[in-house]
Amino acid sequence: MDKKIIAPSLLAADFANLQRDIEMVNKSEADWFHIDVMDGVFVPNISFGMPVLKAITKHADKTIDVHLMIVDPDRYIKDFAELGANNLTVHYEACTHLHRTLQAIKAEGMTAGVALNPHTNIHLLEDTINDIDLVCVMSVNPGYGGQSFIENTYDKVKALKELINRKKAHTLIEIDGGVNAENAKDLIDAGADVLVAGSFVFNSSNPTQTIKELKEIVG
Ligand SMILES: O=C(CO)[C@H](O)[C@H](O)COP(=O)(O)O
Repeated sequence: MDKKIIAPSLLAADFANLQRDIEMVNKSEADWFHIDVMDGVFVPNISFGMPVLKAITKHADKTIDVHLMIVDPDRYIKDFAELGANNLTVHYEACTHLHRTLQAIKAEGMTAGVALNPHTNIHLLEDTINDIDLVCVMSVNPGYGGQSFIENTYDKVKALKELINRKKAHTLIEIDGGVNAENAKDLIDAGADVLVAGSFVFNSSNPTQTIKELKEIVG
């Protein structure tokens, strides 16, 4: 895949001015919206539930990439399809029957992603990689924005890329956590296709310009 994707994470948006921030992303060079759903069980934080997600998807007019950091995600697959999610990512660590979950996501017309916590080895996807549209490599421990990037991510991305190529899969590699202008190019060079950026975008003085800067860096 040639086109590299920048996906601002709304977790870092200003919720007092959410519609303004969504419109900013709509008009920017960003490719996707990244939406983190946290349940306070799988991760030690709660983000937003269905009413807020409904308000977000009403205004967001780019590809909607939903990252579920929740236990038992199968319960909500249909709800996210109805909300307009284009990609639905579940955590490897939260799925007892990962293959079944992936099929259920696709049956609802979405692409299916699998996120890996920093401690989870990419080789656990050997038997499912051809069924996965996107692997989200967590480069922080999930739960909070604004954390420091884990350097081991580069080796992990390279190993995952090798697995994807060896299996002749068409899986995108997404990086989530601590992405900024300093590591973006190295991540793309390691094999990443999609960069999620929260704090780096929304905490900057000019988020539109920051998105543009990331796009220019990744090419
Ligand atoms: O999934 C996440 C944390 O669990 C977020 O997407 C992450 O918050 C990205 O934000 P930042 O760029 O601030 O690290």
